[in-house]
Amino acid sequence: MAASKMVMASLNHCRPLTCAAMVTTSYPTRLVPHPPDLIKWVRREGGFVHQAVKILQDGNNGFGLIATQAIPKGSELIVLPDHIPLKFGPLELFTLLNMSKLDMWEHLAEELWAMKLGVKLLQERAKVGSFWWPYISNLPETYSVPIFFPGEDIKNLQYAPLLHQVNKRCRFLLDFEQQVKHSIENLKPNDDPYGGQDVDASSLGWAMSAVSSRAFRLYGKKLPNGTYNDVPMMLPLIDMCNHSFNPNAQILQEQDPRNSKMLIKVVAETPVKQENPILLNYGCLNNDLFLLDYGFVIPSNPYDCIELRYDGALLDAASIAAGVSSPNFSSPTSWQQQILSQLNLDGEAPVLKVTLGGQELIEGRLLAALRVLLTSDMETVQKHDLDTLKSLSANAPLGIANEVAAFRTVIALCVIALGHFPTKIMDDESLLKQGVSTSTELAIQFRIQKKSVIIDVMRDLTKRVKSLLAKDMTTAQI
Ligand SMILES: C[S@@+](CC[C@H](N)C(=O)[O-])C[C@H]1O[C@@H](n2cnc3c(N)ncnc32)[C@H](O)[C@@H]1O
Repeated sequence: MAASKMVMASLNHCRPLTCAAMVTTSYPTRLVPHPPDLIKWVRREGGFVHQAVKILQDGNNGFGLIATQAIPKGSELIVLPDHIPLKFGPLELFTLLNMSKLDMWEHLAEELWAMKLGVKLLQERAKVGSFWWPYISNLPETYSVPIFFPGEDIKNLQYAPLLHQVNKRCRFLLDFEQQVKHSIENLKPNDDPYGGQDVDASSLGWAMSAVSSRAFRLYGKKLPNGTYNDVPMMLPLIDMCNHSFNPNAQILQEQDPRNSKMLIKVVAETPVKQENPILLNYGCLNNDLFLLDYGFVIPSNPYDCIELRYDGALLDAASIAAGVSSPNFSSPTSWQQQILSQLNLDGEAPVLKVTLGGQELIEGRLLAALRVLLTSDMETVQKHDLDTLKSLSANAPLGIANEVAAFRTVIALCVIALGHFPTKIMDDESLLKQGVSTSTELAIQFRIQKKSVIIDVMRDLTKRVKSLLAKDMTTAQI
């Protein structure tokens, strides 16, 4: 939203030695022009690939795996033995980075986990004769993730939470470049884990994006307590599968009876028709994560949502705009405040980020806060537990008037949120028709989807208000 006020960081201005800045077509070129045949390599290494599985271009989704003939449900499509996935073990980290010199390594935020495996990938990419070269050479040369967008297209996203994430990643990569450079500055050429190649924010960004868009988090080693740790790994060939929320394949892990190591399999979850792509579900993610990590946006994504900050003054303004008389979001009574603390919307370390849209429509914590703050009837509130107050399917637990006021407040919040976007969906659509670059198109598609989420929430709540009012009228007439 306040895009113009933010300082834009982008890796687009960096001229990497090892990576082009931004994808320009739907079919990103690979690291080398004619990479080795990945399917043959997997088979040579003891893996299995179903004879009807081939790598082909999959519409606008880049390359994908396609079934060249019908495959029955339950068939094994790919099996990878334990030595094929690219992963790191805890001890390897130390040697990978000369960690004592990289003080920020330990502090890498969870969402930047991809960089850890990315460092390993970059080192394997630089290593002459790497075991994984047949895989690495098949990786895309560029990624359409926003860290590589020109500054103008980062602004074109028009959505502050994503701008914040993009900035955070770009700043991290620029800092990390310095740290990595520092960690290798006094090494003898033979000890340089990057084979003497320049490592800069762009090549680190390439590696982070390769990992975030292709790695899977699977079971690693068995822990003494019998559970397994969760290890991100790159799965050659399996990572040629594109995404769908209605996948026809899934990944399974099994112990190899020959050596008790892990086998990773892709199995047909449904029958696969001839010429159909083999699709996995990357996760029930919102478009922020799809764009940040994978570089694409899903239209009408049922998991897409918008983030808002729980803010008493904003809620008062929304409530007044919705015609609710004297709301007291900025000055809750002490019993209301207690409930806000239980909802973690008040107190010492409140989590003020709340969401609209997605599976919940109104995040439960926000809905409960609205219901509770829009009533003065403490006794009725106390008759319900927190889960009921948070649930949209609970039938107006504090009465119809209260429910209508809560929904109208959210509708007004939506109007305010829509007003923060500098353009309307119609403007966006006509820009798309004019023909724009890949990054501009992605940014515009992203913001269209965010606005659509808001409009869908408003539509849904307006219907609910109408039906509540109709119910109220019927009750009054009886
Ligand atoms: C795990 S890789 C899949 C193989 C990839 N298409 C390739 O050419 O190497 C994930 C990438 O594929 C593309 N992709 C996968 N599913 C997609 C979808 N449903 N829509 C658009 N792009 C998709 C995105 O570029 C994503 O970052």
